[in-house]
Amino acid sequence: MPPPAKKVDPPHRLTFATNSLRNTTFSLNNDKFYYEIVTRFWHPHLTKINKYDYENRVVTCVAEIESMPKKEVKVRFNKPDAEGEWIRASDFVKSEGGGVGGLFTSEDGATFRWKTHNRCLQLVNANDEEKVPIAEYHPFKRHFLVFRMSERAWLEVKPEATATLEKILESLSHAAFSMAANFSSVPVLDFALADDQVRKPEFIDQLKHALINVGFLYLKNHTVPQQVVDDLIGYIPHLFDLPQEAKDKIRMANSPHFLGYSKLGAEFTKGKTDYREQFDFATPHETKWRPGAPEYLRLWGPSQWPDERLMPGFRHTMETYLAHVQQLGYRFISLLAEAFGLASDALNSFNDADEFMQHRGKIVKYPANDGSFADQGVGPHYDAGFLTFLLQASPHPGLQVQNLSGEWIDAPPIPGTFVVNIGKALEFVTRGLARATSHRVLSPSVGSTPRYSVPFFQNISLHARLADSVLDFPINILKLKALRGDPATTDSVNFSEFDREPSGKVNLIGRVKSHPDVAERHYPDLFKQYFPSGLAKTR
Ligand SMILES: O=C(O)CCC(=O)C(=O)O
Ligand SMILES: [Fe+2]
Repeated sequence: MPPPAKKVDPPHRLTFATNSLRNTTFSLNNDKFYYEIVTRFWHPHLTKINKYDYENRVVTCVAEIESMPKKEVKVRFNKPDAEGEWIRASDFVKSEGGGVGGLFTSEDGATFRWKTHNRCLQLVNANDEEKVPIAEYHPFKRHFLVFRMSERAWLEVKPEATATLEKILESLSHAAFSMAANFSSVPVLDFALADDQVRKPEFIDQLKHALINVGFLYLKNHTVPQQVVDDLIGYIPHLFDLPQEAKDKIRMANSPHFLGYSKLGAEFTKGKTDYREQFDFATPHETKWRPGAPEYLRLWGPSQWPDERLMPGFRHTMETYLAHVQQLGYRFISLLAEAFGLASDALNSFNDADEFMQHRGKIVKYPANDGSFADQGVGPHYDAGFLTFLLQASPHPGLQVQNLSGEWIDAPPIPGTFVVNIGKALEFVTRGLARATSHRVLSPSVGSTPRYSVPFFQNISLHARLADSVLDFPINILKLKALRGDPATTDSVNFSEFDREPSGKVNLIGRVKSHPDVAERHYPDLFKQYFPSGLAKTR
């Protein structure tokens, strides 16, 4: 008779009571032990891992993480009878270059590595060539495109690894935060949850993550009727197929408001030509500028529309679309304030009354790369305003966003959604809590049909001086930013003047840089300042 098979103990499954690794509890071995990871609000920079031993009725703080603003994160492991030495977290979990995870060594000298696997984190013995995981962390799940979104986070630990559980927990909290912050895809948020009193907190929680760690999100089930979107999409190819003469009649160079038609190659990002053709329109507005008033008030004014006889119904369709997205934008801003722990109207002070506001929407065509030019549809940049609601109006990929370690992540079109991203003005007033994320568009590949998109830029008052605003964020929100860390430096266009100039001036400078032909005609002084050698030098 063969000997009975050796019984293998099943792994321990630790289910987290909340989905945040900073404040959660979980039990091990049928509640004989349970662990608590906790950051008290009166000690916001200190996270403790406590172990509760029910049988012996003792609580021990087994490990601590200290993350002070602008200082290196430190950790220490305590013995039941003595506190440990503080060491740098980077000496405990050694990073292996840009990626997520890292290496750490247990008490008995074995080295372990955290690695990502299908959006989970797996812990493997660094010497194990087979890479069999001895622990696995499943974060709070957001199922792509599936209505039912959430499940609790859990950690599975093989019995042989429980001896080193405390180090696993401590290293996991680093690896999990780098994974959360260093996104590898853009989250999809369901706007229907925001109207569901029971599930609204779930939406707010997802929004908080997206705003702080990613700066980009997809919004599905939003409030802009699909018919309004489809009507607009139907017009787009015809708009670009208008006779060149009809397009030139409404060219942007006619408009001190930077509204109208820009031919292929008329726009620049960081001095390089963007290979796109576009029409800038905006919500209705009569310019408030009068001689003697600040020049930046001229930035807003009426749109130039194509001849109604050539595009019957187009103006009405576009204006209806813009009005709907504007409404969505205002609603979104109040949810965003809530996600940051502020009153829902806390950001309204950046807007003037409706008649003094204008938001811009443009219709863009990215022709296929014919092999003769660089593939810069639009170069790496940040948007200047508060929020952008981007409609990807054809099924082409090409939009990419840059994550914390500088990698470019694809944000392909998802039907029925807007891509929402944060502009530099919102980043500034939230003191960097909301991330403005650098993004770009690659031209469609050789032989492809053109890509179309419609970005809507939600503005704030031209007069707003962002440096003067003081928003009082709760400490737990500020802490999330400290945990995220700072993004890698990028070569994207920045809007650094928000620290001294009114928002209108900052925007005007941005427009002058990207549309020098308009600037030369309508803003000669600024043109001279930013293009001292004239237009030829920009090409
Ligand atoms: O066309 C797109 O998908 C993005 C355009 C964009 O980022 C912009 O114009 O600011
Ligand atoms: Fe953009």
